[in-house]
Amino acid sequence: MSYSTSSFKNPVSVPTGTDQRGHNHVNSGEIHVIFGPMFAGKTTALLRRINSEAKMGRNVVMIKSNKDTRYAVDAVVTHDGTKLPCWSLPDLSSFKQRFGSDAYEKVDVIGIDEAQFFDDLYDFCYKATDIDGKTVVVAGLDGDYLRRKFGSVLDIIPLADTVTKLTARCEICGKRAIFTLRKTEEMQKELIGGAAMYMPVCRQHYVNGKSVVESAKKVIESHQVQELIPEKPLVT
Ligand SMILES: Nc1ncnc2c1ncn2[C@@H]1O[C@H](COP(=O)(O)OP(=O)(O)O)[C@@H](O)[C@H]1O
Ligand SMILES: Cc1cn([C@H]2C[C@H](O)[C@@H](COP(=O)(O)O)O2)c(=O)[nH]c1=O
Repeated sequence: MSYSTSSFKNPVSVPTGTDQRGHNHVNSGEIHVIFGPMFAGKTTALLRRINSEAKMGRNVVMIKSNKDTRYAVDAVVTHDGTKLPCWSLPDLSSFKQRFGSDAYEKVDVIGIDEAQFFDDLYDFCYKATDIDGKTVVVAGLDGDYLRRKFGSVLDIIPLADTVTKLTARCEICGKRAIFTLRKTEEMQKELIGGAAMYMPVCRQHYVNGKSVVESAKKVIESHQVQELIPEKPLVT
């Protein structure tokens, strides 16, 4: 779903050359990356940017990963309920075809939320900007709950015009939060959830919080082992 506030036409539609990969390209677009932990206001910043672009008369469209349907299937929604209609997709490469070539031509600004879930983020961003002249605003997690790189969000930094790392408030002490702590025991990288599963924390409480979670796990594991050991030896 795209929404537009005017019939503004994209001024960047005249091919101006061929790049090193042999693609024809138009005047270059822009990439703006917003990342940080959960609850930092990434989606809020993305929606604000897309709304202001729309108010300036540019054709905008929003995309999010179809892995995350916590608040809505066809809308990007912030943790405090602000929303905007979007395309919910499994990957970015299918966007042009689903949206339609004519509609794609007319779009000026593409917003992408939950970017960590798109494996084809780099290729999409590079083509949309260098070749098609779009402005792409990307919001996503830079790191997972283990503070490891999440998806391709960090890979597009060399392509970006601007990069903004947002911070949240540590849920334990109220200081600046730069990490996301998982409160549950699941270990897989991708685990959709909100405040019941995750909390934003500062460095100190990430380290402490992790050790609390780890000790709790050890206690649980030792209970499970003891349950497997019979109280009295079996007499044969
Ligand atoms: N621990 C929390 N639990 C639920 N909501 C929170 C929490 N911390 C902040 N928020 C709310 O979430 C808003 C940010 O939401 P959002 O833009 O969706 O963040 P992000 O996309 O970075 O996860 C904040 O302005 C605040 O109102
Ligand atoms: C840290 C972490 C998060 N996720 C998931 C949890 C949420 O569904 C999204 C992040 O949403 P937000 O808009 O940034 O609040 O990502 C995950 O799958 N794995 C993780 O390690």
